[in-house]
Amino acid sequence: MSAPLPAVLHQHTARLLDQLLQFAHPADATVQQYFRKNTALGSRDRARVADAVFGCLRHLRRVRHAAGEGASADALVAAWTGGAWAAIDPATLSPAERADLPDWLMERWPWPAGEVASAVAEAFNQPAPLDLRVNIVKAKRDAVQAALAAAGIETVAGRWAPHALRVVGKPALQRHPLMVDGSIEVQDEGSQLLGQLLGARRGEQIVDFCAGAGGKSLQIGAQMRNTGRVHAFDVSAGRLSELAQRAKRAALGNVQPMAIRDENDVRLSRLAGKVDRVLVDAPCSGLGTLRRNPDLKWRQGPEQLAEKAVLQGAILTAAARLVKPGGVLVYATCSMMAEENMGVVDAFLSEHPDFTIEPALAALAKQGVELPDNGRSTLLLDPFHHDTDGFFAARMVRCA
Ligand SMILES: C[S@@+](CC[C@H](N)C(=O)[O-])C[C@H]1O[C@@H](n2cnc3c(N)ncnc32)[C@H](O)[C@@H]1O
Repeated sequence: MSAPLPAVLHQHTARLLDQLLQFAHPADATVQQYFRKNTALGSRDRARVADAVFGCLRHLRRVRHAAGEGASADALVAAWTGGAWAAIDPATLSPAERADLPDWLMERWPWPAGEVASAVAEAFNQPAPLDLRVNIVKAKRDAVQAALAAAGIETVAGRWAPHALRVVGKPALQRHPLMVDGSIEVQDEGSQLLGQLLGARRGEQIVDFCAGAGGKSLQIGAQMRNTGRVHAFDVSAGRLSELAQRAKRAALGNVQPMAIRDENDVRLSRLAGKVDRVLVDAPCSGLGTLRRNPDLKWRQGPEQLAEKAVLQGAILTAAARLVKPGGVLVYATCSMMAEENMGVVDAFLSEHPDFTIEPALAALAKQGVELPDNGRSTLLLDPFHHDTDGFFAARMVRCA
């Protein structure tokens, strides 16, 4: 929540906010760079400055409204820390202003206008908790929870995902021995559910087509108890660069990273029609991560969603070629926007009659994950209903 800041911290916050409002780079990168240059700020001060700038970004419409048209960064910070933004009479605001969303996003908000839509928006405007995934190859959830508690770190078992722990508060965890030895990984509970939806079994051939840093590849590798193979592909060699090391730490020899030129890389043809399960965790707007990256709603517009949908369709089509008859294809995003989700899946299914949708919640229930019925065949997670980041996933199967 907003709170007054000492004058020096107020100045730092205003200077940093001024840079952030240029939206030239992702906010977390700008914040890190600012702290690297301003070494006099201690860790507590940095936390207070970061909380204040992220608060302003989350609630920018109301903060701007309270500070007045064309207000300086200094005045915006004052409106935030003084709480003027929260005291505005809601009746004087449009629904998008009340929800601190840009108009284009409110118009496309996938929950029908009304109380639920507002509650979901409000939940996306809260800071995110820290979730861990227990690496079941190395440890059991109960034992990890007890070891963390002994070190003064309180956690609660995840609400849905069987290997998830939610950290209470903000303890420093990065150098904890369980993190260093690969027994735990940071992974949002919703993200864990996407990996779970793939349903990988021991000994299978799996492709994680957009593996990034490999968070889901490691989860899948552990789910297969270090058997079979997880081919972890990505166009970014940089993102994949630490995966081999992380897999080693996690005691996984079944995760094989490979940088690809693009989704049609010729080296993929050797796997055509041979893979048991393919996960496409597609590049997307990332709007499902607004709790962590509130700048994303101000840095994008409908044009970006349309551009992303073209790339997503191309990747899904290429990835589908690898699925063997009877195999599973999961298309997922960290976005709740229909254009990037059902829009892409519907277009794909209309051109690929050999694939059909399998109800996602039923597939998860078979693995012991019981989510409330959402009236859809796909998975749509959000921070209000599920207390996770926003995610979408469709599970498809190729006719045998
Ligand atoms: C949502 S991220 C993946 C996150 C990752 N699965 C994880 O769990 O950490 C999407 C990834 O898609 C990759 N990507 C973008 N275009 C691609 C393409 N044409 N083929 C394969 N991967 C691509 C990006 O480099 C990015 O790492």
